[in-house]
Amino acid sequence: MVSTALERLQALQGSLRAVDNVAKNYRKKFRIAVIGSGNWGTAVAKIVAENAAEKKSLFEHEVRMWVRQEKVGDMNLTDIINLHHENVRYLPEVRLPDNLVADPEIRNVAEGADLLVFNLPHQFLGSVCDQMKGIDFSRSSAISCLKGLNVSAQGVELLSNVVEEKLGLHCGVLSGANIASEVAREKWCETTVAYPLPKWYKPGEIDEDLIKALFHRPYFHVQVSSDTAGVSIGGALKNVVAIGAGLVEGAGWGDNAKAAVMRRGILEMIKFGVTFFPGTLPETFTNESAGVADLITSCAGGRNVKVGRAFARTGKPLEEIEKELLNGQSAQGIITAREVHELLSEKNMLNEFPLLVAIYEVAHGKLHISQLPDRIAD
Ligand SMILES: NC(=O)C1=CN([C@@H]2O[C@H](COP(=O)(O)OP(=O)(O)OC[C@H]3O[C@@H](n4cnc5c(N)ncnc54)[C@H](O)[C@@H]3O)[C@@H](O)[C@H]2O)C=CC1
Ligand SMILES: O=C(CO)COP(=O)(O)O
Repeated sequence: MVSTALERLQALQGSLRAVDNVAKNYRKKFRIAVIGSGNWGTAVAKIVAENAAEKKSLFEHEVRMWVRQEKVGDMNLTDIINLHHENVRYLPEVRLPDNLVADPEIRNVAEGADLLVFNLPHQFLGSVCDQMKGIDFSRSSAISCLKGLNVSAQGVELLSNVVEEKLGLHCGVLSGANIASEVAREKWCETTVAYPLPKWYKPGEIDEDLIKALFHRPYFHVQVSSDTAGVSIGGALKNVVAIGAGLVEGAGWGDNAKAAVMRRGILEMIKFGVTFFPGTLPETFTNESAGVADLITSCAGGRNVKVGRAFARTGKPLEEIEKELLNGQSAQGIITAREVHELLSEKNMLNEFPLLVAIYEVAHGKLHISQLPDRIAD
């Protein structure tokens, strides 16, 4: 028992030293803002607020979270969060830290923030950024926790680039095998962060160590990667593959079939990365939480797999299933599957990504599930 207590004390001293060492280098205490408060948005807000409260030399105590206002019964969601420290709408039964403050005014949250954590369903990113236009972010940074891509007639772009282009806000990414309900209940997992330094960086500004200090918790272990594109694409495309895993499961096929979809899925995710974002590292998909680990957990217990499964059983449109099953949450693979299909069709590359294309076609009633194995055969 004595040695256990001693070990704990040494571990605590070690972690305090680590925080102090990091703190010496920074020009100020950084103010953190969270943009988004859904299932994952609130879980990540909890993490950063816990670290802000503990690492007093690095961060301002209060963390403000932008909440898109809505009524729950006759109360504002923001009032419920601030009074009861619980997001009853999107993350029920999880106690949030007292220093996390919900605010319905996005400009109030963003103005003066040194680091903005973006976390909302990706289809809303553009309009949410537009609400922050004109704010001076020239010395601020951001991390995008979104899983998706921005696809247009011009091609495909990372969501972190959307933030940079729309707001002039330097943006890294966080993604991993992180089902929000587990993370919020402090069940251990890993995640991957990529934060390349901005052009205007000089010592004292936010760097990788500071980003790690903000997100790392005893139950949420952060690994740092240099591969922003690989980390982003892993998160976006695993949502589509998870719908595919749900389709074969819902069709009554077994775990072997699901594993086959996942194997083909990871190969197409890598190919998509190196094709559309030259410089993407294939090993990101195999070595990092943001790759194969995220695919595994998502295909086991995520929202996208549920939607795919329900489609195979009922044949209802995906958006209808999403509404019925997810209580206002989003299965991002539905939109990403459509966007990726449009992109590949535009580029005349449908034959090069047979699994991603087959998932889209099955989920839209254009291909029977029984044809999927032949479509994706090597
Ligand atoms: N939930 C999870 O387990 C995980 C989710 N992610 C990713 O994190 C991102 C955010 O997901 P969640 O926080 O789970 O969101 P969610 O799926 O819970 O969506 C609900 C949120 O969307 C907001 N919303 C609804 N309509 C909107 C509109 N018109 N404009 C702006 N916001 C609107 C709601 O206010 C609410 O905050 C997604 O890209 C998701 O793929 C990543 C890891 C885990
Ligand atoms: O990204 C996730 C886990 O890492 C959550 O996946 P779903 O959106 O499918 O629930």
